[in-house]
Amino acid sequence: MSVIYDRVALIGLGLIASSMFWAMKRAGLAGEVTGFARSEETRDVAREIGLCDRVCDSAAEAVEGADLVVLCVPVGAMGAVAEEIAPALKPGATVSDVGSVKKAVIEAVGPHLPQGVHFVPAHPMAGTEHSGPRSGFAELFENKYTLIVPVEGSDRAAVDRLEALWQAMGAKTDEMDADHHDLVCAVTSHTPHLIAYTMVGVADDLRRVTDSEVIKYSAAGFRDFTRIAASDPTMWRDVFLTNKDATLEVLGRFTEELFALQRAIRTGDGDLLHDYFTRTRSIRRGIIEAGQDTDAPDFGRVKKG
Ligand SMILES: NC(=O)C1=CN([C@@H]2O[C@H](COP(=O)(O)OP(=O)(O)OC[C@H]3O[C@@H](n4cnc5c(N)ncnc54)[C@H](O)[C@@H]3O)[C@@H](O)[C@H]2O)C=CC1
Ligand SMILES: O=C(O)C(=O)Cc1ccc(O)cc1
Repeated sequence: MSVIYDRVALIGLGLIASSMFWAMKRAGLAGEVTGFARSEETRDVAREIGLCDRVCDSAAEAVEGADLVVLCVPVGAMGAVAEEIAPALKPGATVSDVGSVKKAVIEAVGPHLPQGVHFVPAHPMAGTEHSGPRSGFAELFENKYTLIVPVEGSDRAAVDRLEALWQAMGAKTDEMDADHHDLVCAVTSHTPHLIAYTMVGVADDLRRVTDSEVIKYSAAGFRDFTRIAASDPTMWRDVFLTNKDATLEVLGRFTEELFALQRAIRTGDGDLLHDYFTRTRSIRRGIIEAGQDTDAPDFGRVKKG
């Protein structure tokens, strides 16, 4: 593949930035990639493992001359980083981010960017519970969606170029507005993470009663919860603090349904439970039939046509 941006700067060198670096390098999508992380330890690790062509000692130095700057820091740090790099940005450059929340990031970053710099927020719907510069891998984005969230007045050519980069890294792309993005993610990602954190916390409390049985006999469902609940605490604190409204809306509905199920269990309403589980099972089957579960084994897929 050919170079899409001559110079790319990655600010924050964790899971997402390192995966982007390896994906861009593998496919030859960027000329030089510079990087900066706040902690000296992270910068040292990056230099040691060859993460970025040049690791800089300041964010301003990293973005100097860059055609694309991608903010890969926790959502709560985006505004301060944007303020720091703003004077060093090249006119005509594109600034993007990979934050899990979009409305708050747009509000925090947008006002700092000078005229003539294009802002194109984005969010790869791909990740793991691991973090830090050693955790990335080139395949992370393959067949996963990256949501592009153009802001008012976004330059069409700048949006198309960023989408081309994500597609060349293996991602599928879709565009949507920030409010819609934040609600979709509250349903599909943020609230499920909160539920996993809660369930693991409950199990941890119970462990004091049952010694190690909770972990010893844990089945796949609970193990998945423990994986998700091992995700980076700073990142997820910021997600809930910044996607407050959408998360509270979804949580409100969740607790209503939970109470209805709790009541059905207490009153022995098996029909309600059976109907509910039948409906939710059909949702899972719908996802697999539509071919949208890339992790599902092929034998579970229904052939179309
Ligand atoms: N982890 C995941 O599964 C996904 C994360 N995201 C989003 O991507 C962004 C980055 O997440 P990860 O790569 O997972 O995080 P990470 O924890 O692996 O890396 C974050 C990096 O940012 C650096 N950093 C923190 N504050 C900074 C600051 N003020 N200035 C400069 N560097 C700073 C840290 O030192 C670290 O190198 C977050 O906004 C997150 O919401 C998006 C999709 C998936
Ligand atoms: O590891 C998982 O299960 C995830 O859900 C990964 C993930 C985490 C945060 C995002 O904003 C997008 C994807």
